[in-house]
Amino acid sequence: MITIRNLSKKYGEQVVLDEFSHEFGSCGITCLLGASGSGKSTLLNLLAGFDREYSGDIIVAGQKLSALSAEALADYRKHTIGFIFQEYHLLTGYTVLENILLAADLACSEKEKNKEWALTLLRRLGIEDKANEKTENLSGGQKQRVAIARALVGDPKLILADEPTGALDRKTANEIMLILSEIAKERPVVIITHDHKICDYADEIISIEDGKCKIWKASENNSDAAHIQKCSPDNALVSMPKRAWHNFRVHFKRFLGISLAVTIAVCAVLMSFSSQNIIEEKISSFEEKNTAFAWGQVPLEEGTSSEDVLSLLARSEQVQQYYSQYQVPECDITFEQQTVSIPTKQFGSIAAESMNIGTMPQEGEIAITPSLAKQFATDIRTLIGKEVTFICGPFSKNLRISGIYNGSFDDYYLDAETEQLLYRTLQNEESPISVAYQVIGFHEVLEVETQLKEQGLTPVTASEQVASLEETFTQLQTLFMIVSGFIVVIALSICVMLLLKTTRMRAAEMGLLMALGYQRGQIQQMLLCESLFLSALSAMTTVLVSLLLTALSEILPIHIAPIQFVLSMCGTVLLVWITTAVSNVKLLKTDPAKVLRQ
Ligand SMILES: Nc1ncnc2c1ncn2[C@@H]1O[C@H](COP(=O)(O)OP(=O)(O)OP(=O)(O)O)[C@@H](O)[C@H]1O
Repeated sequence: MITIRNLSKKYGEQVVLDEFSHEFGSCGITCLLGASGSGKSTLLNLLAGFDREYSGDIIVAGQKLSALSAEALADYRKHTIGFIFQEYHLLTGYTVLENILLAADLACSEKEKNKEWALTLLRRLGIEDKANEKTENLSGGQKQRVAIARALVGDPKLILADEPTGALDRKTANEIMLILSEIAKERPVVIITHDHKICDYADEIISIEDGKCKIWKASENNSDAAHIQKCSPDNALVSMPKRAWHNFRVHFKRFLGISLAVTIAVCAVLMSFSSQNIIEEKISSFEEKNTAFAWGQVPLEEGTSSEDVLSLLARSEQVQQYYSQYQVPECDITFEQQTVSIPTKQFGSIAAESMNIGTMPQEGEIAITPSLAKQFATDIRTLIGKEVTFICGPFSKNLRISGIYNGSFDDYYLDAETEQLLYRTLQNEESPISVAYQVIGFHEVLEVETQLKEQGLTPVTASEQVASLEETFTQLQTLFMIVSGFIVVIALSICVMLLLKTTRMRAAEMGLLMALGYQRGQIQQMLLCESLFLSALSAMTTVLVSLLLTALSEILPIHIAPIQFVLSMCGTVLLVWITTAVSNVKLLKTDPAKVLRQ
């Protein structure tokens, strides 16, 4: 059944097994004894085909292990070997029957027959009533019985058991050994143990010391016992997507936790973009309402010609309009039946004025001072939007009151177009007294002011207010970015922690699947399907949270553009794929021998 010829195994310079040769019987219990670190697990791993770096030959059931490909080795574990571990390695969240069928369905495609056979084994092991119980609810002895049933269900030719009674009390250990003795009547059972009492059940004992193996009890039972084939092995197609779906349901809480963490991270980025949107919207609405901030005025002092200033402004790309300003003769403003005369005046810089109510005048509008407004109405607020008639010599126009600005005497401001039309109508022959200009956006005010100052001019602008406003906006944006970044870091850390924990927890599960004979390709397919389900769940949670945020946009400073919505979905899926890919690659590299010993 098992032939070992001149087997030597080294780790670096350390010789763990030295020229070991032995012929195992076709049935009976073989105990591997030896001090800790003597090489018992190494020998078991070599028999299981986990470790292929050795010299010599291992031939099990006619198969030379060193000649088998990775796929053939998985098949070898599936059909030839049954594993029993000290720590049972049952999947939590799964029932007893599901744990057993995990191995059975891989070996044989007849589902009903597999179930019947699993129940027969459970009956034989005295725990049939626990078939639908979750494994975490079982006692140690019951768990080990389930592990034995799982090892037997594929009807393996050889059972390898790593300290199967190590975690059990004496009475339960004896019960398990009686079961293993029963099993050993049909096939060889190789058991690692530290417990000499267990050796009472052994047909032979191999003790390992300093790399040398000694046989203490020769196997007397080498005859081929009747080998009952419970299930005809075939290349059963286990549905890995189905298994992934099952796993997904079992680990749903953990997956949901990861999804929520990813969603929070993505939504934090979304909120940061959205806050950027809001701030930009606020800035442009501020610009729309406070058009005066985009204006400047250059008083023409002696020696400064308006042509020079105009040509200077014409060369600046930041300036969108400019014109010369002249003295304005006395004019009349009429509201309903009330007319007020305003003496000769010259327009100052509109940027230097501050609004009391409403806004500075846009096309076809006029802004007036409170003292002028009070002559038209007791409640000056009611005047906003009302029409007045403005008459100045031959110039006459109906204008809407856009706002009331803070001025101490009767005065007014016209919009730039009306003001220029007034100068053209009056056909002023005097020289201009100032030049007014408007920059494209109020951020440009400072730059144009600097350009003019460099030419020795003294423009009047609202540059100080603009600078302090810009600083406030920048600080607000930075604050939003920092808070969002902070949330992203925390959410991503939670996500990575959960994934690392899941990866660590699932390493034993992957090792078990490999030990049961699942191919790496099958496990990879299962993990990919799980990532797919996790992505779908994360995308769903992101949609839900985004919709919730949109619904809360009335009370929260959030405005999510459709493109940002789509990007957040894609971001979620991408993030899940990246993180799970890292975790999956790690899981696929699992060394079954190592994790199952932990
Ligand atoms: N992957 C490895 N790399 C290097 N050395 C290893 C490796 N695995 C095992 N060893 C070494 O080989 C020797 C035998 O280890 P093995 O695990 O087979 O001992 P053991 O008899 O099963 O011990 P225990 O009863 O404590 O489990 C030990 O000295 C161990 O440190």
